Amino acid sequence: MSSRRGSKSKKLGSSNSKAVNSPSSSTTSSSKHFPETSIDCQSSPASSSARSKPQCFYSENLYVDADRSKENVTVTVRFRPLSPREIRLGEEIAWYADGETIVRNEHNPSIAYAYDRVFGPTTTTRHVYDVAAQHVVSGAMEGINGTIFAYGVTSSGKTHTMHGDQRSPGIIPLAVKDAFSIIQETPNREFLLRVSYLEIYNEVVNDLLNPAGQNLRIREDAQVLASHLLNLSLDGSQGTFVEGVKEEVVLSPAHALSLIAAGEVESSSCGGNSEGEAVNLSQLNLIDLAGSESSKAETTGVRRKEGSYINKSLLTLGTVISKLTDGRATHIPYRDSKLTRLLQSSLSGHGRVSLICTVTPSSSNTEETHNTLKFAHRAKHIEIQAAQNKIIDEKSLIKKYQNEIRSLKEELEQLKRGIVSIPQLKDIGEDDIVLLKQKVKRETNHLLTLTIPLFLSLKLEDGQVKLQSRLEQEEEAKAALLSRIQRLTKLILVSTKASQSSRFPQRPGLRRRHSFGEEELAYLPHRRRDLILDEENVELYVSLEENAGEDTVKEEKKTRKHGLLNWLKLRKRDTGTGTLTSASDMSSGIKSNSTPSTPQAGSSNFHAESRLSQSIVTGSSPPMDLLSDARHDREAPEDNFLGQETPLTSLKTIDQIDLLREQQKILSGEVALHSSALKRLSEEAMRNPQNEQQIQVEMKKFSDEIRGKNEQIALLEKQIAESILVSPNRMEKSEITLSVAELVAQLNEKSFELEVIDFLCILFHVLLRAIYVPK
Ligand SMILES: Nc1ncnc2c1ncn2[C@@H]1O[C@H](COP(=O)(O)OP(=O)(O)OP(=O)(O)O)[C@@H](O)[C@H]1O
Repeated sequence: MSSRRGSKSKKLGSSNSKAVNSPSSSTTSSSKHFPETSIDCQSSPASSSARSKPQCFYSENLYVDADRSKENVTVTVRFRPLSPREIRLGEEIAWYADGETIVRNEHNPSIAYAYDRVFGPTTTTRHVYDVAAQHVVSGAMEGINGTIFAYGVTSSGKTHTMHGDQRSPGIIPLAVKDAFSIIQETPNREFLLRVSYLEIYNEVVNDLLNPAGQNLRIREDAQVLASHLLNLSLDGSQGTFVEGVKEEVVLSPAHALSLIAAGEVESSSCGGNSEGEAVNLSQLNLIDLAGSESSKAETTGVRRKEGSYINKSLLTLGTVISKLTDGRATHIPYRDSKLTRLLQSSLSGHGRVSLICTVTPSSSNTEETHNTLKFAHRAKHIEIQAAQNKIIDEKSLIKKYQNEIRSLKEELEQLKRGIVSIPQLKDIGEDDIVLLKQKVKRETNHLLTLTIPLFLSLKLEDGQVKLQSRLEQEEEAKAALLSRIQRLTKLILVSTKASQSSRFPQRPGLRRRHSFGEEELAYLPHRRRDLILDEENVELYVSLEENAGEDTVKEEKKTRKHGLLNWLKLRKRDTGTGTLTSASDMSSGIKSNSTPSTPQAGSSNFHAESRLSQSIVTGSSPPMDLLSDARHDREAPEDNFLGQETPLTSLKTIDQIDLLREQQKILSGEVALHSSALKRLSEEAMRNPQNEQQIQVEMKKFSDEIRGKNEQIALLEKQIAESILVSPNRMEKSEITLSVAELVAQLNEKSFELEVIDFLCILFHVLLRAIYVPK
């Protein structure tokens, strides 16, 4: 936000906060103050210009540009309709939306407040999301912290707004869905989505994804601490964080939703020239606050303590907000509550905030609604400059990898230079050399020059023994790194558009919206899966299948090299040492141009794997035949060119175990989601006994689903146990029969390593985080 605009807002803020800040301000006192602020809104339901750009003029002739205020704090008010019960009880409308920016009191029309936007009782959550949340979510995906929270008294519609239900999804599911859409629509970046889910209960932070994570500490980033001490403003920090909180990597909207999510983005530039560049990191906090009403009715015991803690969080939030509004405040008490401490970096100038205040029009809640409106009105004047967080140290995972990759590249260069002049071939059997040559033929030229010396380096004479052992150690270390990289790359999400761009120019126009369950496959790291689902892409898939080996395939491969792990995995297949079946290459919709070692098996495995993966993403139970297909594939003897197992075989088994575990995690997350829905339904049944029958039907549906998913989990556990039983034997065997096979495996690792280097230069991360304040 520019300073010019900031000062305008500040003036407006001081004028209005005078009206609402009075602790004793009531309907009457506000009414008395109202002429001072003298709102004269240009918008009305009939005003189309106001609809496109809500704006208000005050007596000071200050101009409020609601569009621009989106850069920092957006304050909106959402009315819910009168409930059937309230209508039955004959309650009347006490507050109403007067146009798109004003809330007015029915009994005293001079009492009115202006906001960025006011949503009437018939507004859909989708529309609320578009106006009040979408820009925060898209900001988070670009590296700008975001916080969206619903504030209001009990039964005003916070949960309806944030969580929603199947008919009307709330902000949280819409945000998660949008985050994945943005990934899909951003072909030049890669993302890693992680979710954490916390509750703050009685000022204690608990990890809802990890039962062992109780009473977690909130820690402060060292940089922030230093900046506080030195009274500096610091854009490059993430502020506070919860120590030891569990963060789950998520692969699809369904998966993310099963964990209830929010986000933090780490991103880096695409391409190989990202050395020295900063990495962006941001969080998206999606918060369902406890009811804002006073707990004064609870005067005894645990409830009173609970109420006082809830009040502490909300009161501190109010204080923090009003202090921020008052630009002269020198001390802002973020540390007074866990909630404000956690939100500190978002509130204090590094991010976008959307405060959605939910209110009931009902006359029985006049006073409570008025308090909410005043709270919202104060919040409007926070001046926050949205700024991208630049992480310029080693903290970022991406940065770390970039550095590792750089040093790996250097090492490889050294190896190349040092060993190329001393090849000793005498220890290598002729057969081995023939096989090696066959193998090497399949590699590209630059791989040839690097991999042959490496292979030969293991056969050096005595004089080089020292060097050899050093190289071996390095190889081991690199193999460990590679295995880590392989695991990580399975979790990277990319838009599937990157590799299509050459063939299918991107259509102009608005970003596509996804309905739930639609196209979720495309978001998995099994990134070519869209080729199977999308009609256009089916053509691509078919043509690639049919014209394998043609120039177009080469072109496709060339394109994919820059950023698509799948390409790397395909190259792996090309080597002929057996298929490295990982979560990532399961996705491969494009076959390599080399014939699979057993074409028929290759093809059936491919389809089985795709279906298996699909079942993971959609959350449906993996059909038994697929699991057994995959297992069969695992157990089938590899038809590698040496006719025996290599360490890659073990890797493959490990990857499949990983995949089964991922699947098990997803299902567990869904069980958790359904359980929480069940809990909410039972609470609703208690609140609305008249709807009990209908709610019971829904509850039964959830219970059945939970039972079904638990059965699937048990099945997966069995599969995992079986796979684990298989793997050690294989490892043992492969250890005994290493010799040439090991060398070839190392050759492959080295080729793969080079490819990984290309890939990791364009790594991107996103992390979602949710904070839950219990009712
Ligand atoms: N905008 C709306 N349109 C239709 N119904 C709504 C709307 N907002 C809320 N409701 C309904 O009002 C009731 C109370 O809403 P909700 O449970 O979301 O309130 P809450 O503020 O979360 O309450 P609590 O703090 O007790 O959890 C629910 O039955 C909900 O479906």
